[in-house]
Amino acid sequence: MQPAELCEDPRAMLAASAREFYRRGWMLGTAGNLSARLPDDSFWITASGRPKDLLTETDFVRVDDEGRVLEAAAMRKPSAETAIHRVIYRHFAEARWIFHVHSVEANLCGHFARDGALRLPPLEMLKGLGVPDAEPEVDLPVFPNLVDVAAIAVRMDAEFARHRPRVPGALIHRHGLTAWGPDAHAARHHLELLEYCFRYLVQARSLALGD
Ligand SMILES: CSCCC(=O)C(=O)COP(=O)(O)O
Ligand SMILES: [Zn+2]
Repeated sequence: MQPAELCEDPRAMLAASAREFYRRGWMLGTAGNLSARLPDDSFWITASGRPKDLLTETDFVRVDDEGRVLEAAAMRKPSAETAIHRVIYRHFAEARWIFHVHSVEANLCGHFARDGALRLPPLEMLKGLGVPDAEPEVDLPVFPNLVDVAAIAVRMDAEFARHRPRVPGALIHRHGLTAWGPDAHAARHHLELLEYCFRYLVQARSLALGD
């Protein structure tokens, strides 16, 4: 990946990120979507239904903060989950890059959630998510996977207005993780750290450990 600050047009970096996440098994079968916000609050987002290991410049659509298409190659539509990216950008000024992926572990961990929250394991790795506590008690918000994506976005909007999550991520049950950050590297780190927590939780459960 090239340094984010050298990257005024984020599409090459988004495509490289998608290839990496595809290789890691997190974007199989066209799953997932990635976006990056520009200074005018418009954002480039992956076009809907494209294979994430093969993205080219024409596989991105630029939309404004209301989701209206500003630039798109012929036949390309913005991700079906653009409304979720809009909610995140609206609530978190520091969010400039958003990565949404579908891993097996994320989908298993949704089953461990209680009352719309997944308790993260109290690991040193949480420092990378901005949690310096010695004995962290941190919850990741978990949302139901509704057929109507706009309805998921409405739930996220209400929850983020009620309570700001301590970590830059959210899980949709039986669907996947979305993580964000101020640049591509930070968003990737946040995604990796949360996926690490998911792997840890799945393995801890299979070993019948406490957390
Ligand atoms: C096979 S993935 C189903 C849709 C989805 O959850 C996703 O992340 C990809 O949707 P998009 O419209 O962004 O391609
Ligand atoms: Zn998805």
